[in-house]
Amino acid sequence: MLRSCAALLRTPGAPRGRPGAPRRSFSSEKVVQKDCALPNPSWSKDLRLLFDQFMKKCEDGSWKRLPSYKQFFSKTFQGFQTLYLDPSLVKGEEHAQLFTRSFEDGLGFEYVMFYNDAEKRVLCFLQVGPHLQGAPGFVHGGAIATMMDSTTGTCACRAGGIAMTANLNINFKRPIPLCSVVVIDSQLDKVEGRKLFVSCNVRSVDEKTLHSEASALFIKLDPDKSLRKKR
Ligand SMILES: CCCCCCCCCC(=O)SCCNC(=O)CCNC(=O)[C@H](O)C(C)(C)COP(=O)(O)OP(=O)(O)OC[C@H]1O[C@@H](n2cnc3c(N)ncnc32)[C@H](O)[C@@H]1OP(=O)(O)O
Repeated sequence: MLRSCAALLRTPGAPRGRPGAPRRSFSSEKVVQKDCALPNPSWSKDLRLLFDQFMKKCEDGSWKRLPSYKQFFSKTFQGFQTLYLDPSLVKGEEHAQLFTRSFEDGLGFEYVMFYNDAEKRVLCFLQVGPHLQGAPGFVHGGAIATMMDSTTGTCACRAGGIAMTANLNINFKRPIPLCSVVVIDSQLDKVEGRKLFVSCNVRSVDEKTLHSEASALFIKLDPDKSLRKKR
């Protein structure tokens, strides 16, 4: 059953931690990883339609749906930790969650990404929830930037390997109405050594409105340099 934006706002949230309340111990809990890039009841008809349309395009192998989890347990992230992070400096890892997946269903970012390897392109279908408000009735610019960074970052990492954002330059052209669905289209434009240049735009589902455009520079990480140590 689909829930409207207003219905989502009426839904009581999960219990929130009080200051001073005992923290949950994660060590004894079995963590069940839910793939967040699959439909849930908060998804609107528009998001479902785009999802179904692209799942069909996955059948011939040209597009691939990218699963997405609150926590990183993938080989990629293990590689990231082993090669680039000084383990003695990592703090709060047991509580860490991917920012874009840290909201209750429907209240924040609901999205699915699809990757086309031949085109070095990632499409993100995004439904922006009511807790992402900036100007009244519209999405916060930081929330838009977050999803442009995530989409271009996914494109860079899929196409070029583990990389981090060095520069993200955004033009906000038209505001995005809260609770709407938009399409973020990103593409690897150029590779120069460790530099990956990726561009993207955010459009309405009917493609009539160009909401934002960005160009991003990602730098492939160098295994000989630790990210956490001063150099
Ligand atoms: C599959 C998983 C998908 C996950 C998607 C999530 C996406 C989210 C991505 C992020 O949000 S990452 C978080 C935000 N980014 C950061 O915190 C990165 C902070 N910056 C750094 O750690 C370092 O600056 C960085 C790793 C990006 C680069 O440091 P390095 O020491 O490896 O590179 P170096 O400084 O040697 O520069 C390499 C080249 O890039 C150039 N460069 C670096 N930063 C630049 C910059 N900002 N603008 C222009 N050029 C830049 C630099 O001039 C040089 O050019 P040349 O080779 O031609 O000399």
